Amino acid sequence: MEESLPQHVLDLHRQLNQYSYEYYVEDNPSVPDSEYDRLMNELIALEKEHPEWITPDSPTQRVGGEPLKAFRKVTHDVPMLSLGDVFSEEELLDFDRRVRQAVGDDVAYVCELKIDGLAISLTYEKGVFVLGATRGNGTIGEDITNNLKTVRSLPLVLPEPIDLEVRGEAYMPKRSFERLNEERSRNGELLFANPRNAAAGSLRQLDPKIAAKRRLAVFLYSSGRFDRESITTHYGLLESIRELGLPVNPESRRCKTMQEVFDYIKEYTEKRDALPYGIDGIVVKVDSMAQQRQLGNTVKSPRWMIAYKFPAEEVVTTLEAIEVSV
Ligand SMILES: CC(C)(C)c1nc(N2CCN(c3ncccn3)CC2)c2cc(C(N)=O)c(N)nc2n1
Repeated sequence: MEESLPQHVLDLHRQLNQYSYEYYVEDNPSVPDSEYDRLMNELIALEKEHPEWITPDSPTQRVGGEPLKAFRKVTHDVPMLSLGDVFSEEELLDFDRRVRQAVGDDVAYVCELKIDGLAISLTYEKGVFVLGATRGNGTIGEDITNNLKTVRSLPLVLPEPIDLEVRGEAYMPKRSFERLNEERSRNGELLFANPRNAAAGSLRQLDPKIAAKRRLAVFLYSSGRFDRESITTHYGLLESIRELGLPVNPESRRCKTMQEVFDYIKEYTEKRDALPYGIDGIVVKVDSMAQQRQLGNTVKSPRWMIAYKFPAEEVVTTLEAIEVSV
């Protein structure tokens, strides 16, 4: 993308991306917002004079777009399935027994944290981010591309010009949630009850400039269309997605036995409150893709995965903010 840009424009890209990383990922900006805005306005002006200098990965392409009137509907060509939930170790052992009856005893699992956010789908064409959509009912979702472009941890351009559709969870880190509610409280607005509602309200914003301020984040955990025959396990898929510079949760772990699964659940039940994002359980997936195919899916969810839900925390029900786009 950068071969034909003047050095000054390249410098602006690098400087803005550096400040953006400090602000959104490290939460520790080295310059005030006014300096960031000054450089951004300089780049916008240069691109206006020289449209041929606008590249898909230019920092100006993140918070583009005027507010939408409504979201376009999107059909998922590979339906986004739902999860079977269980609440006890006994039910997890039943799941393990069913899996072993179907595929035999040589089975390994991958445990993932169950991020408490909203399921989304991302499509890259020739390495360029072209479509971001909500899960919706699994078949029809909403086009929220402009809002997902504001998620700094999502690359606008991949290091390889490949076609790819990946799926994951959009969420609001706890720190962003606290900041947002402090601001809303100062403005006398209704508070969000939890980070999941705040993320849902933010993704539903028709104005990407508002979504950009909400500091949303994403973890990816699966793929729709991703023809890499070299990938034969779920864990290998996660590594391939991570190698493309896409955000994948670092806590996922391959487990050879159910005892290792129980240990993982115990470990993250204890670590849960210290995590910088909300989780509401643990997802257990059969690692081998061949075995996943053997097990197949029921009408609504795969037979090769299960979601263990943590016991519901005692919460005081507060008046929940349901943010609608104006
Ligand atoms: C792609 C598969 C089916 C394997 C899958 N599906 C998931 N979900 C489906 C149902 N979803 C859903 N959402 C709303 C209504 C009904 N189902 C919400 C995501 C997963 C969610 C998480 C997570 N939360 O961290 C995860 N680590 N792995 C997932 N894996």
